[in-house]
Amino acid sequence: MTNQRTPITLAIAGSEASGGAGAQTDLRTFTQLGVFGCVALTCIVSFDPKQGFDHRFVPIDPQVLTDQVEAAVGVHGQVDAVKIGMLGTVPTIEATAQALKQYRFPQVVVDPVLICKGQEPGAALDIDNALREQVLPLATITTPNLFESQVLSGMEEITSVAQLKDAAKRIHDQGVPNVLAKAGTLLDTGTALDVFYDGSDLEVLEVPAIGRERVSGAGCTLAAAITAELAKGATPLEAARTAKEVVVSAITHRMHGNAPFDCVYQGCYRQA
Ligand SMILES: Nc1ncnc2c1ncn2[C@@H]1O[C@H](COP(=O)(O)OP(=O)(O)O)[C@@H](O)[C@H]1O
Ligand SMILES: Cc1ncc(COP(=O)(O)O)c(C=O)c1O
Repeated sequence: MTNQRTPITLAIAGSEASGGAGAQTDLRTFTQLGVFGCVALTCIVSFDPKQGFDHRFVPIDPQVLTDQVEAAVGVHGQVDAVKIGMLGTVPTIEATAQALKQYRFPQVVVDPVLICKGQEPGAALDIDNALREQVLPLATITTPNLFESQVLSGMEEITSVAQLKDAAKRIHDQGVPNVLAKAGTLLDTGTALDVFYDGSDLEVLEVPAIGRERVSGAGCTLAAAITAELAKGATPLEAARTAKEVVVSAITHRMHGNAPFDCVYQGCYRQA
């Protein structure tokens, strides 16, 4: 028994009731990596089995979000790392940015979940802009997927590793110290490939792909694992490497249900 303090992580994220993505996934990942997880909910997503498992989306009142962050910080005194997941509305983005400025958390991981299927398309551009202007500048690291990398870098297309590297650099140049731009399997390399860039190191992180189907919650797991590792003192690149291992395990042990997509399960991951 040591009396070393257990690191504390906070997910500012949405609930996805089936447990495959969002805050539920974040908490499981935190536990698996030995940190104590808290959640401030931003929204509630309920897949609709009557409508092809479409997303039903309900935002949480921004003041309630602010109160939850206050509660987590108030109880623990110190939060070592924060993960920002789905925010979903401009007022939620504003409340999140305000909380980040107020508490100045030592590590902030931003998974820029730009769109949610249940939202009006018109809202998407406002959300992109608000996230880019208000939350991204406060990030230690951001983890955009291929689509999000395209939007945030302003590139017309990303169809090669060279372009993904370029996107990571462009996002970094907007003031984000560390970028992990994820292609996953989408560049047809036969691997799950992401690019890490911190202003000097430009590394391709690549593992053999497990299947070809998209698995729900992979992005949440990756960002939550990075958050946990940063809270434990890893560098961003070390955290990203470990997070890829966690995702591989979570996809390998994925859950099959009635939805047309599987979802990740982190419970079998054992850290070396
Ligand atoms: N089939 C796969 N096998 C192994 N890793 C994968 C696979 N698909 C995606 N990944 C990894 O999962 C993480 C999340 O990627 P991605 O699915 O692109 O994110 P998002 O959920 O944000 O769209 C990345 O590290 C990516 O490389
Ligand atoms: C609440 C919530 N957060 C985040 C996501 C994104 O999940 P993924 O890790 O699959 O990108 C989803 C997707 O359904 C969600 O419902």
